[in-house]
Amino acid sequence: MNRTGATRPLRAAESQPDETAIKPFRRLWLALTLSSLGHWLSVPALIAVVGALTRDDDLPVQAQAIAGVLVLMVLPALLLGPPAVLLAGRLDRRITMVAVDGVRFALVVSVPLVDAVPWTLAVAFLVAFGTLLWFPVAAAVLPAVAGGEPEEGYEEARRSLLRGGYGSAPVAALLFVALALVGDAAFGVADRADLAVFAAAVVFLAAAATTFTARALSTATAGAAAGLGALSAPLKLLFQGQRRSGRTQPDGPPVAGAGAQAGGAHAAVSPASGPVRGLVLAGTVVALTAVAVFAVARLHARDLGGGDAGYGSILAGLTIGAAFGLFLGPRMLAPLSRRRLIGLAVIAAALALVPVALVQNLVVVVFLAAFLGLACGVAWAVGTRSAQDTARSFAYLRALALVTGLVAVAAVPPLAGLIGAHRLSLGGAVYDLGGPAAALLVVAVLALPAALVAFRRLDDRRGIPLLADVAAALRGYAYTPPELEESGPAVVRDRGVFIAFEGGEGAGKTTQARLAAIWLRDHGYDVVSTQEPGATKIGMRLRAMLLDQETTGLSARAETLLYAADRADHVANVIRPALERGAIVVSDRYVDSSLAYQGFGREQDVSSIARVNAWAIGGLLPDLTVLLEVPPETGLGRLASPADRIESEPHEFHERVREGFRALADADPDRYLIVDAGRPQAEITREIQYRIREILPDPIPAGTEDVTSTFPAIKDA
Ligand SMILES: Nc1ncnc2c1ncn2[C@@H]1O[C@H](COP(=O)(O)OP(=O)(O)O)[C@@H](O)[C@H]1O
Ligand SMILES: Cc1cn([C@H]2C[C@H](O)[C@@H](COP(=O)(O)OP(=O)(O)O)O2)c(=O)[nH]c1=O
Repeated sequence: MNRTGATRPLRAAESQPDETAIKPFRRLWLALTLSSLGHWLSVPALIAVVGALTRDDDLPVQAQAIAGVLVLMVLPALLLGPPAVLLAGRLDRRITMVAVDGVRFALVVSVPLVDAVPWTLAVAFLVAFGTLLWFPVAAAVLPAVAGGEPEEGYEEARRSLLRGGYGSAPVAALLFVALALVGDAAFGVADRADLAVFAAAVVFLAAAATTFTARALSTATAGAAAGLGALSAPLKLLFQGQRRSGRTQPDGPPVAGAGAQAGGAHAAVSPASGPVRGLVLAGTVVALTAVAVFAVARLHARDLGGGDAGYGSILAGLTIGAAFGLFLGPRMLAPLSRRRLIGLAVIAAALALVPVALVQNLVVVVFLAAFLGLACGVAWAVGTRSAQDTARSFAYLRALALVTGLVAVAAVPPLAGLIGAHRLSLGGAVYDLGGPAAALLVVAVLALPAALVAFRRLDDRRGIPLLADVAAALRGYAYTPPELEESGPAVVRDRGVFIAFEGGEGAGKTTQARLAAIWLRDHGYDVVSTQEPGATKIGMRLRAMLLDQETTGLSARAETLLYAADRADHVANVIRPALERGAIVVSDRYVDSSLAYQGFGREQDVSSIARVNAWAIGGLLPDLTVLLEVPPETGLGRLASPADRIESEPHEFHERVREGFRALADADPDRYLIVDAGRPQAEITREIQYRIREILPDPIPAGTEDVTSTFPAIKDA
């Protein structure tokens, strides 16, 4: 099939990473991951230190000390982003990285030696400021070590760095638990976090050693004399997640102790429209609930009879849950409206606060914290993606989360101290409500209404019952209310048969559709071979617009409607007339392509796309859809011609498309033939012919044939 837009270099040339660039990148990755691990380990370690130092004080004093550490660790990211970028731009990059981690090693080691609250607070601030310096430097080095242009290789490298940076948070929490248990068992130093503090220091030292021995990081940057220009663009990429296509890729967790840029608050989210306000509220709920638990975890764990290990376990639950949520969110309940999913997730997070506060069993609380983290992760991952639909950037959401996080760390522990412990007697039984638990309940009381309002504002399926919608999504398809199922004129079909070929790029659709058409013609059938997009005159113009690499900034909805317009024209002028005269129509792609690409691929609400298309095609569905299944890398590897606009999408896009096709076929097995298209062509052809035979009419005009013919009758869709 001819393709449009041919000015891009071949994909093969692009995806081959520069061999020499890989090693420095690994070094950078390792150094950043270690450095972040040090940061994330310092958080509970320093909190445990001030906790131990204030052990004999009243709850309010303890709470204030803990709040102090947390505030000082968030503050740099909020206030000092731009100066840090400036400063980092003036220094030699490798030396900066080595120095930052070397100094942090010395600072952290000094904490147990000095053993005083004010010094611990100062170290907390300086450790966080170090992280703030590290990130812009890493961002500046990245283009050189990731092999050049901000294309796919660069993008992958950037995400890999982010994964290392944030992924080390749960690892740090687990390490903290292990060290607390060892400290407790081996040295009887329960409640003295010295071991964790020294471990954090050692990790910083290891990070410094890693960058020190990586000379390539210096040489790699020597040429990047464009200075701040070169420094701030990747910075934006790292922290605002801007992608060259204009659609953004959020990866970061909501509370970026490390370096989210408050300067990003200029972004284009104007909280004017309902859905945007819903998104903003959802972001606030995520930050508020997760950070509240984070902030009172140590005090709460102690109320529940746990020491530092218990504290670390709550943090581990929360961060591991969040990591899963961030990963699973975009894949979760694919047929469900994304906005409904965000709303449900924030409601779940707000509700989860109540048992986290009330249940008096540490193990259960750890699991509840994990659930809360999961809900927050899902809401964040899906929410930041959908911010791309309603706004150009989600940097606003990040800045908002950071500010909310700061308010939460500053307010929730002191609130716990203020309320204090209470003994409630409930009809004979007594219940001890600790200060931290009560503070979490207050947060729940604030968060729950906010979450409900967020759900209402975000809901793009009003009037469609939530339970039915979720139940259908759990079973893998999008719920369509009965009254919407048939849109447009009733299917008028005389005797024709309609067969569609679907699948990802290079699956062999064109090849197999052509072979099937030849085979059918050989057997005397009137066959119309056609394809989407671009089977009609108008369709060809739409195809050019849709596939041309020059087409940039086309919104996902406009793209959906253009494909649907092409399809409406295709049905009206080609498919329906052919079927009415009794022909067999073989189409290379049809409506499932839009559900898979524009729905699953672009992560839009699949049921809305189904509705638009149901109207466009007047309910005309194929009698048989042959789904050619092949991993994206195999299919894309088969293509020789230059990539078009859709083929150039990243690997995950094509993976989602594949999963989407699969879900559609699984939901209606009678109408699909799923073929493993990785096999030799002839084998596939035979399998398809075998299945097509089952739905063929007799080639001799009906009426001259006995009604008891062994050929099955044609079914209406
Ligand atoms: N089963 C197969 N095994 C290996 N290569 C195949 C197979 N089927 C098709 N091809 C080759 O893969 C390339 C893409 O096939 P094509 O039918 O155009 O895929 P699609 O229309 O799905 O993009 C062509 O060069 C074709 O010859
Ligand atoms: C029909 C259809 C195609 N597409 C995309 C998939 C393909 O990348 C492109 C069609 O290009 P085409 O050259 O026909 O690709 P193939 O040979 O793989 O069929 O348009 C959609 O995204 N949505 C749709 O509804």
